[in-house]
Amino acid sequence: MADSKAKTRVAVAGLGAIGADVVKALDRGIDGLMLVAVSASSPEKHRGWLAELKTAPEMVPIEQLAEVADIVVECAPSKVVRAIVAPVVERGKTAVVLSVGALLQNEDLVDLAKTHGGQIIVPTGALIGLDAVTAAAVGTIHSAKLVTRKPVAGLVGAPHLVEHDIKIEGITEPLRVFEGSARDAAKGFPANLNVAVALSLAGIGPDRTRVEIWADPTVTRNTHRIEVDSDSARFSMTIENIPSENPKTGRITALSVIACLRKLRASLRVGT
Ligand SMILES: NC(=O)C1=CN([C@@H]2O[C@H](COP(=O)(O)OP(=O)(O)OC[C@H]3O[C@@H](n4cnc5c(N)ncnc54)[C@H](O)[C@@H]3O)[C@@H](O)[C@H]2O)C=CC1
Ligand SMILES: O=C([O-])CC(=O)C(=O)O
Repeated sequence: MADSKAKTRVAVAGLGAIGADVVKALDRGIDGLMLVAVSASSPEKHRGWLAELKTAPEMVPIEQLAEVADIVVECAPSKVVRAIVAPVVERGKTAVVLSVGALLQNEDLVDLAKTHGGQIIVPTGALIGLDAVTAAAVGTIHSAKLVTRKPVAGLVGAPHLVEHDIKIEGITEPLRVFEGSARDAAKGFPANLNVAVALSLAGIGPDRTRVEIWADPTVTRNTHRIEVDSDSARFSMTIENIPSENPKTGRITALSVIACLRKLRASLRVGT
């Protein structure tokens, strides 16, 4: 009992590809943390597997997560980010945000966190190299670019494609479907380009960070390449993500969140 009192209480909002894996990892055990609550849009769908956990978390609506937890991990669609994060940071607590693109439409959440002593954490997620980008940003970054290639299934239905009547079903060669700023990429591809916004927030912002998106029938993995030039280093890195059960989301994303949670109370932290 004394031990559980010392633990930081964690809640998870959204039990899809990322949230379910994070819940299971928390239940297996992460030093210093305990899972206390979850939110789902269809709670009845999840009752079976939640009941099999070592300690079944409470099921509460998203607005109430901040009341019962110290850290809330958002793994939900971008449209509900504000409803999840605002009550958390208003209480001076910590929100881990996966739907990073939504932070651009809700920039005041960061001010809210500042005013109330809360914190918003953006894990590296499906991307690579944000440690190097944040370090380079302490100096001067001259340019930052992301080139994303996804299998067709990972892009179909994106608002930019619908709006511009860009057909990608049945293509046989790679097709560049977008070139522009990270801000516009996030608007046009809200479920695909969180990584572009994460890169921009780590580096030179959503208007100066350039993005290319390719629908590529020759790849089976969600592939992100970053290219950064700065006054301390020039680097480029590529990550090839195996899609999870959600073809838009790479498997490594949930693992990145779990690694991020492990670091919160770890005796040894490696990486920026
Ligand atoms: N930062 C990053 O690197 C990445 C971010 N993402 C983003 O993370 C978020 C989650 O991704 P996935 O787990 O793949 O999505 P998903 O679609 O598999 O899961 C989202 C879950 O949220 C639930 N949900 C919807 N409304 C809700 C509500 N009001 N209350 C509680 N639950 C609700 C849905 O029923 C669903 O189970 C998405 O916004 C996605 O774009 C995805 C991949 C990488
Ligand atoms: O590659 C992935 O796994 C998902 C992705 O691009 C994103 O959400 O930004």
